[in-house]
Amino acid sequence: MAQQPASRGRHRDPMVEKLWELQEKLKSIGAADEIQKTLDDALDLFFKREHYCEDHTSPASPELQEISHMTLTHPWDDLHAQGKTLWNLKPTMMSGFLEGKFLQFLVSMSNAKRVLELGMYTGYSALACAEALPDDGEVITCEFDPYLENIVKESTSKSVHGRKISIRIGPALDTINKLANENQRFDIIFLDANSNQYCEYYQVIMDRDLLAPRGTIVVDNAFLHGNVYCETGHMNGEGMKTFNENVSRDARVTTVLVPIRDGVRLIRRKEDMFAKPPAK
Ligand SMILES: C[S@@+](CC[C@H](N)C(=O)[O-])C[C@H]1O[C@@H](n2cnc3c(N)ncnc32)[C@H](O)[C@@H]1O
Repeated sequence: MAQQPASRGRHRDPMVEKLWELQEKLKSIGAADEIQKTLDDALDLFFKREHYCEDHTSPASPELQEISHMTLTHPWDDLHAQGKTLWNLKPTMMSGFLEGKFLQFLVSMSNAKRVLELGMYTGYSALACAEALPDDGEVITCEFDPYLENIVKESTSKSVHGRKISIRIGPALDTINKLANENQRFDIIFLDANSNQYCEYYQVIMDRDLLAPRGTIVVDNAFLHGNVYCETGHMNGEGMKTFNENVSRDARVTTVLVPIRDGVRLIRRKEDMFAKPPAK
């Protein structure tokens, strides 16, 4: 039977969930073995492709691997039941290996010096970006849940790149408005927090010039587990859908949505992307 990879937190892909549903139904009606096996093979193919990508991607640093392990084994449910976390944080929230490496490529290829992250969680993406920044680079990462501050400080301090990370606890909207008041600019802005406020974040980023010239906005979970194209009516799905549509309509920018993990969208100002036609 097709298994999801045990080693990492996995996002929910609606197609896989449908196929699992079908697998149960076929079992319960006692469908022919041949049919059940074909479905098992189809599911295996999905995970094999992901494993193939992972097997052909350079390994993450030991410090990132440690964060990943800690995230997958942390007693999140108990902590929430004891009132120590504001909400029930889940390992599936972590961007993880493939996306972390993709972020590192973006940071490195764009010669970024300053990264702003909205949504820190256990710090995987913050440290992934920090590793790809030059020595004088900086990652400012915003997080709402104060519980996460100490565990991220502890795990990122084990890396020589940890000193590039500074954590801002509080609602991301307040933090980015403060950063805009201070005229701060960022080469990469990674949106990975609560998607119901992405439209507000985007407005501040674009209208208050938080994005440096030639900067890129990177949006995680652009599929929101399929809710943006499955018409589920899921509240966060609606937020992401509205955000996606707003960006597509925004004449100032050019954008691409890449089907990595739960969908990663890249957004840049048009003038930063396309050469001006030569004067006649
Ligand atoms: C998907 S996780 C971030 C994952 C992280 N970037 C990574 O790659 O591992 C989203 C995080 O955003 C935080 N968050 C949710 N709403 C927020 C808000 N309004 N302001 C700041 N952080 C928020 C959550 O507590 C959670 O830790």
